[in-house]
Amino acid sequence: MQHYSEVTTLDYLKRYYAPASTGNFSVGFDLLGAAFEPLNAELFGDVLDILGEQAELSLDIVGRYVHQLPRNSADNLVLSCYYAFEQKLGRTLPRLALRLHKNLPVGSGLGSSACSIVVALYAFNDYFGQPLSQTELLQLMAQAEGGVSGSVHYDNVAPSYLGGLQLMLPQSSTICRSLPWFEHWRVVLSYPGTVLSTKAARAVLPKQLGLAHGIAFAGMLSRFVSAMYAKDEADAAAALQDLIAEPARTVLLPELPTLRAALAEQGILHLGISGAGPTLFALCRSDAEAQLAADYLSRHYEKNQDAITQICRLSLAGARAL
Ligand SMILES: Nc1ncnc2c1ncn2[C@@H]1O[C@H](COP(=O)(O)OP(=O)(O)OP(=O)(O)O)[C@@H](O)[C@H]1O
Ligand SMILES: N[C@@H](CCO)C(=O)O
Repeated sequence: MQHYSEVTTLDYLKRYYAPASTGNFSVGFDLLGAAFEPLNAELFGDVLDILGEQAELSLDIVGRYVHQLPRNSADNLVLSCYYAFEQKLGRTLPRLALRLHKNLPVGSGLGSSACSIVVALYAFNDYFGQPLSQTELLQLMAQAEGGVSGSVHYDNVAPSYLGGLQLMLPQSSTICRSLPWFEHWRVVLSYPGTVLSTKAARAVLPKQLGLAHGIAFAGMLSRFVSAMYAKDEADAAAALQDLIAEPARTVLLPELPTLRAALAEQGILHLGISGAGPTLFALCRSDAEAQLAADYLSRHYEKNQDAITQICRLSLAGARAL
């Protein structure tokens, strides 16, 4: 079952891609998330190749971050997604030869597990003739993500699958809706190269919120959503305040306050935690500002050879066949 060879030949039947995503987007803990792709057109997200059908299911894994994954490919989310998909359909499916290009670092805050889950389930559904609806597929993606992080949250799987800036709609059959975005906004994603598991970053969260705190959180998220619809950029940026996760997680990301102050001095709109961290995202108003933020974060936040800083735009397309 496990093949970790560096296969590079383009011998696939079908190739699929899902983009990186930033959960929370500071103001919407577990309720807001956005998909991003680099301006330089690099594929900053996982790619899954379907190589063909065969007697047994198999998975090759290649790519920059293959070394951060479990050694045994049987433990890979791509294969657990295949079985979950088969179980959901209630029938046995032909076995596939698969190849995952692991382009996103694991435990990074870039929605790495969500990205593999989304690309895999999107691929299986497409390859087998789209038996599941968009909603069924999204629910299956969220269940798989919940199995990894310890709780079901849609803020990575929804944007990575559907693209854009997605607001989750609790208890609605719609699940999530796309919000407006400022086309000139750029987001710099800076991953320092160190791993922080989502489970560990969720373990430090408060178990309860007081009434005033709950109202402040709901109010700030409402302010952000309303400002986006009103096209009030300054108010939207001012509302990017994380009142739930950041106060508890700053201990895990001690550089954040200093980096934020330095970037604010240079006119950058906002610096926040991407998902559960340690990736940080800088919100910028132009390519020039984004370049400045990227240079600064590369110099002051990257810690080792796994680190990466990317200047991105919103990914409107989300998951797709390439
Ligand atoms: N294809 C895969 N991609 C990512 N993680 C995988 C994959 N297959 C198995 N895993 C395991 O799933 C877990 C993912 O952990 P975690 O949710 O903390 O990472 P993450 O999704 O990268 O985090 P984040 O959402 O903050 O980017 C790890 O234990 C990892 O080994
Ligand atoms: N909303 C999730 C995102 C994880 O990437 C969290 O902050 O724990």
